[in-house]
Amino acid sequence: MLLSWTSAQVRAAEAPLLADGVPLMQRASFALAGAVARVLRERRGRVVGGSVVLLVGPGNNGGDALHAGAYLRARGADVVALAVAPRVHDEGRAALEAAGSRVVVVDEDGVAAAAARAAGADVVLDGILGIGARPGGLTGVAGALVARLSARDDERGPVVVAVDTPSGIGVDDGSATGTVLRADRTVTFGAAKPGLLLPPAARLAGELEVVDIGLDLPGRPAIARLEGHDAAALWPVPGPAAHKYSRGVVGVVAGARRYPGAAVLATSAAVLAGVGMVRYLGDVADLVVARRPEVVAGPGHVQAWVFGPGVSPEDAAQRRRIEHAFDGVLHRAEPAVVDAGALELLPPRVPAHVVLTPHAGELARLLTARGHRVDREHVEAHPLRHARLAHELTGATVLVKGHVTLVVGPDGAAYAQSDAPAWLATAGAGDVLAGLLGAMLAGRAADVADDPSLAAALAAAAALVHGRAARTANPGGPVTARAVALALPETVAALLGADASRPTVGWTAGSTARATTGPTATAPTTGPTTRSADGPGRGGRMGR
Ligand SMILES: NC(=O)C1=CN([C@@H]2O[C@H](COP(=O)(O)OP(=O)(O)OC[C@H]3O[C@@H](n4cnc5c(N)ncnc54)[C@H](O)[C@@H]3O)[C@@H](O)[C@H]2O)[C@@H](O)CC1
Ligand SMILES: Nc1ncnc2c1ncn2[C@@H]1O[C@H](COP(=O)(O)OP(=O)(O)O)[C@@H](O)[C@H]1O
Ligand SMILES: [K+]
Repeated sequence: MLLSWTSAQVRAAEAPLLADGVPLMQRASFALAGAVARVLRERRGRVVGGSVVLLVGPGNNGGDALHAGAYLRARGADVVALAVAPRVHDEGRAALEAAGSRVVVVDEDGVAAAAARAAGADVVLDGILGIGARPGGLTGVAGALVARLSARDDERGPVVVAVDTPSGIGVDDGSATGTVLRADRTVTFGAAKPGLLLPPAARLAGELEVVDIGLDLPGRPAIARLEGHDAAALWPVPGPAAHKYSRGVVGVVAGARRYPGAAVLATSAAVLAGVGMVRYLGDVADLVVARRPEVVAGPGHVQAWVFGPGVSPEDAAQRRRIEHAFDGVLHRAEPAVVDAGALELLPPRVPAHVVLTPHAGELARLLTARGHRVDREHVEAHPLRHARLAHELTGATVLVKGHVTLVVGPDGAAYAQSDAPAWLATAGAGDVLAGLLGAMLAGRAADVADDPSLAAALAAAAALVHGRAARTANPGGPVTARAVALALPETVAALLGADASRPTVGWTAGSTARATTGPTATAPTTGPTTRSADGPGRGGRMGR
């Protein structure tokens, strides 16, 4: 699991080490130089002669960039620092100059030339602002320079490596207003920061690399991202004594004569995700059973529900079925997915074993109906804030769909999953997610009844599997919702095969795991201790 901590938590963890004279900046900048050296080797075969432009702001973030520049200069790279503030980190500047490179202060008249210089480099290191940034984007010379650079040619332009965070994002809230330089890669220190995982800023961070600088981060992480082994540990795997009822029965109230496809997709996804039985309630049972003969039409005992795909709240029969089924949800602790048309039928307060699955527009409608007037654009700009508000107002676990899918549960738990290709943004994909999550909740209904906060972890795992299924269905190309559902068995098998033996997870306090060999107080010689966000053990872990 990739965990993130707020800038205040990171600063608090740094403070005692800095007081003891631990050279955190040297650790950070040495690892950063290693990351840039790898980019240079990938791009041009070697570090020697590679051109690196440092964009340097007024604080320690600029200090990191300058020190990294000094290491790179010592390894033969051609390094120049463009200072976008009148003063930069003194020791960093001295280190860079001692290594034989220059710091050029950019003023308003020099912006065009500086941007041209940066655009011609192999690598641009964005060290303008880090965790000290006030949200709202870059202004002044930095803003003007970055605005020009942002028009870069992705194919031939420089690789942009962000130092700790892309400069100017909302480090703690993931906001991305104003001018921000989109990075191809972000090398972040101590732990990931929430803004690197949260939409909309997450898409400006590129590939994420977390560098262990030895911080001990106690307390609750701010935002988590599940990885494959986490989802595998959450998956309801049947034991040898399993039978169809013990594996879970999911009841699906979906579809209408006008929208029959949603019922087919939601039930198909539930069947293909591997639940014990799927019951369908609605007006298009003939079609559902014709497409999925495994589905049982009509009422009966269930462990979990899916309400809403293809349901219009004006449809009196479906409305009655959902209202009736909510009885079991509220009084027998049956978990439920509440999607699409059923969102308007949600009772005033529900327990956290109810998972709402709106997209941004549906979330805006739900909040507006409960007295908080917002529009879709506003929700998209601040999805975490609005997901939290929906959780507070309803009591439900809230999953907000999008490029990054957010899940908010009780006790501040929040997950940000970024597993899906943009090809998944296609009609019916949400119906598949609802059916898939319903199957998972049915398979683990007893555990969810014991600990409703598990619903949030299961919802995040469903988003992960959904995104991976889209990639499995057609790697790198368009997918249909039906193809995503059909790819579920293979996706789950791959997940369990590759990852089932890894440790289990949940939402509790955690601390960063240490790399075994960190850079030392003396000049590091053995290489940086970095962990990629795609590699094992990064960032920290949680126990359940
Ligand atoms: N404390 C330490 O020794 C360590 C710090 N580290 C680095 O230090 C960074 C944090 O350094 P700082 O606390 O100096 O903060 P930053 O370097 O992020 O920036 C702070 C400076 O930028 C100005 N500023 C903030 N928002 C602005 C805006 N929107 N427009 C223009 N100017 C703005 C502030 O007034 C302040 O002068 C981390 O992100 C990390 O890169 C790492 O080297 C690890 C160790
Ligand atoms: N840009 C994107 N990148 C990746 N996934 C996306 C993107 N936009 C939407 N999605 C995913 O596509 C699905 C769309 O669901 P939804 O909007 O409910 O569609 P429908 O109601 O037609 O089924 C969601 O799972 C969402 O997370
Ligand atoms: K930065």
